[in-house]
Amino acid sequence: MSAPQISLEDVGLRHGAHAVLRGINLQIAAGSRVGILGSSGVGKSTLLQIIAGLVPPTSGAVRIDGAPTDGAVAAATMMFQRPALLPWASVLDNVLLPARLAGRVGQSRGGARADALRLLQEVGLSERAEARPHQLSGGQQQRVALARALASEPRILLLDEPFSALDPEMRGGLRAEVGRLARKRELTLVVVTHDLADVAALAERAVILGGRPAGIVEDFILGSDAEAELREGFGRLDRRAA
Ligand SMILES: Nc1ncnc2c1ncn2[C@@H]1O[C@H](COP(=O)(O)OP(=O)(O)OP(=O)(O)O)[C@@H](O)[C@H]1O
Repeated sequence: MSAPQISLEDVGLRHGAHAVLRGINLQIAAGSRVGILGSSGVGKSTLLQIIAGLVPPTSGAVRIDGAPTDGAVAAATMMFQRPALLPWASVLDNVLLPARLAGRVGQSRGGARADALRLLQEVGLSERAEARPHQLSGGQQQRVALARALASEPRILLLDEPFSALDPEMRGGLRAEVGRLARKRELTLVVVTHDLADVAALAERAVILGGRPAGIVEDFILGSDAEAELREGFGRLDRRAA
């Protein structure tokens, strides 16, 4: 097997006296898709932020492509529950934001603009390029956030409850879209969620966090009936705890 793209070795995290995570060993191969599950407050978002390089662990090591992380991981981008779009900027300018921050948008905006329009087309919003975010539905706003996330050309897409603010219909549509675009680009995908259907649709491997401080209590490959396998995984935990 090739070296993992994301590697956490004996990672722990404390907030003062509060130990949140302990002994996390997690290896994720390039192009694979992992769902991270666990009860509320167990430390799922914290783990994702550690992978993104946004929160340094208090112990252990995090490596991306074999190199220790030092600040935000350039190869990774994150999508959150809320799209966090700039309200005064058009949809197109929101998607252009990563290029602008990277200094890739010149006076003409030519190449970056064409790329951003192509991304909007991919998420089905090319006709809304000049709209402001408040003129779009919640699902459409998340599609803009997805296009913006992809605009930075990440190799790793980190999703933190990206669909939980959406109604069930939009949720299903956006979930399918994220899966399609991630597979097309062969992105490594790590999704933190409460929803087993998110993991079943997007991931091929499930990691469940549990305990206080939390560690990995289940880590398994999903088969053809992923939702049932996930329920079984939680059932094993409940039986162990009883
Ligand atoms: N900046 C912080 N300072 C102190 N404690 C924090 C901080 N951030 C998170 N925590 C604590 O760390 C623990 C894990 O939080 P985290 O948000 O990672 O959990 P989670 O599993 O993602 O929860 P949820 O599913 O409810 O979003 C919680 O007990 C939380 O209160």
